Amino acid sequence: MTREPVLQVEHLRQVFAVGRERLEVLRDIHLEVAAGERLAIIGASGQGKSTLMQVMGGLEKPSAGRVRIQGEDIYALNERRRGQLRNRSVGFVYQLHRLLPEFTALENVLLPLLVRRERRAVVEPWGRELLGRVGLGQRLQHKPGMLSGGERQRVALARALVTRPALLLADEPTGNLDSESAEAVHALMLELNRELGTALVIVTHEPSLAARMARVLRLHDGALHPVVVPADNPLP
Ligand SMILES: Nc1ncnc2c1ncn2[C@@H]1O[C@H](COP(=O)(O)OP(=O)(O)OP(=O)(O)O)[C@@H](O)[C@H]1O
Repeated sequence: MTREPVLQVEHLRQVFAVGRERLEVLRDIHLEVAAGERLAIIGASGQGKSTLMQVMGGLEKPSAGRVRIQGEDIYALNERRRGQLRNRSVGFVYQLHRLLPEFTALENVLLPLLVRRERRAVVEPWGRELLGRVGLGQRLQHKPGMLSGGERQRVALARALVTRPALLLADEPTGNLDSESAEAVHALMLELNRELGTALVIVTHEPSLAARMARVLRLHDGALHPVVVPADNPLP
């Protein structure tokens, strides 16, 4: 039996109008990500990696083309239904963490479940466990303003994974972390990929992370190109 792809992108284009100029950032993107797959997207600064992630995550409507998540054409849905689908199926780690400043680390992590009216007493142990697994078991009651940048990023990862999503989209999730914290975050993403079958799509400049993904694509000139990574010689 073939499993349905978790993510399908067809003929995707994104054009920005800036003054009188038109900037075609994504020209013709095709991509299919199988359930449980691990994919890295690399590419030079300004090539459109973040733009692609936003469009694939349902956060920014493309100029043309289609994005399906678990078979659903997400931009054919109204905003409310698209939000529900995102909550159910997608975890998103942004370059900036976007935590809510008035809530504690634990509350930030639990929010995606609390907005679906799951009971706090039921979901709290899983939130605590995830924070423990990113090394923040002693920071549960800290608000974002009391955490370091790297700690905030780890809270954001725990929040993205708390719903056990079918798909995790992570845009440079360990860009600001020291190598030890980055390693903890990479390990957690890979563990949940194995344990829960969460498909990973990760934008990264870190060769060590890209090398641990099953497939690597380079975004260049508005299209995705396969990169062959020799097993004994990780990316430059
Ligand atoms: N809303 C927007 N309006 C106009 N131009 C935009 C907009 N968003 C992004 N761009 C432009 O699109 C291009 C791609 O931006 P994007 O942030 O997707 O690149 P990136 O590959 O993620 O870069 P980096 O690795 O530096 O984060 C950039 O040249 C950027 O200036």
